[in-house]
Amino acid sequence: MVADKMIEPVIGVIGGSGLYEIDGLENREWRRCESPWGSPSDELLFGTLDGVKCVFLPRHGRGHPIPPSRLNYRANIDALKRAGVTDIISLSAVGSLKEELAPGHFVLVDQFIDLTQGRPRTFFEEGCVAHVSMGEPVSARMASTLADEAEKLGITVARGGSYVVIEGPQFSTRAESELYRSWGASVIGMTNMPEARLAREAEMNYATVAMVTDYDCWHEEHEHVTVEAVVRTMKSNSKHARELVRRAIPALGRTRPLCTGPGAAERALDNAIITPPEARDFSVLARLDAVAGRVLFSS
Ligand SMILES: CSC[C@H]1O[C@H](OP(=O)(O)O)[C@H](O)[C@@H]1O
Ligand SMILES: Nc1ncnc2[nH]cnc12
Repeated sequence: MVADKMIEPVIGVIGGSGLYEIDGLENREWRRCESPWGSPSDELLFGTLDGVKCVFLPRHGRGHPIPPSRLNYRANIDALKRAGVTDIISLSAVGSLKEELAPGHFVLVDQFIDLTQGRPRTFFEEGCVAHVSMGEPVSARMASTLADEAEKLGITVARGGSYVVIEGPQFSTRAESELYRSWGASVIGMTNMPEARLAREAEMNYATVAMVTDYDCWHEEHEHVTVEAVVRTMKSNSKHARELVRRAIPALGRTRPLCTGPGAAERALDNAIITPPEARDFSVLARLDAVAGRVLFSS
């Protein structure tokens, strides 16, 4: 920890399948937010919880019209950054790849295995190249607070685990599912990459609450995953998810020093941009104003 600067956190919540609202928000207002990267999935819901500013975005849009491969992850992350968000809680329905992670359990994942294909995955394209560290993609501070709050609510929680991100939209074959199990991965889903990469580039802390809805298709005693099964389990998970968000926002929203612990993102761009100022393309820099303004435009 470096105590040179205090942060007033603004908590962003990205709601996944089955989570299109959050509870208990005061001063609620849905607002349309534009981004130079295109349109986010939906309007953003602004509000406060116990005085902490927060912003909610339904990942797939209200009514779930947008599939994982067509989400504009860059616009979503850029819009949250423009809204002042410092810390993102990502809520996701996932399949379990381990016997002990049963439907209804929450996993505070700490790693991702990215098998997505062809999704735009960086804000730093030709004209301004950057390479940020992804060794610890999740904020350990946020994950630990989320796990503590979930345990207080009586939710069964696993601290740590790898989330395999597939392209979808189809679920996996059994051979694929067995392969991911042989890698030791914990859960499987379709959305957390490139979301976590882009959050890191935009210097926002990121933590995922992976809510187990099914055993994918490897477990001999459980049905293979279907949307119906995911939605059914999410209906019971969502009460826990909403309670967790209700408690975690005030806990994460306390004024705190700038964090430099494992998975902290707030200074991810220090020493990450390799293109020197004189070689940068000005037309590209304009749309980096929100995600990289701190390093590009401040003296
Ligand atoms: C509705 S089942 C598959 C769908 O659910 C998960 O989405 P999210 O992470 O937004 O909860 C999964 O990744 C798929 O997109
Ligand atoms: N088994 C599974 N595979 C991919 N995404 C999921 N979301 C929920 N369950 C899933």
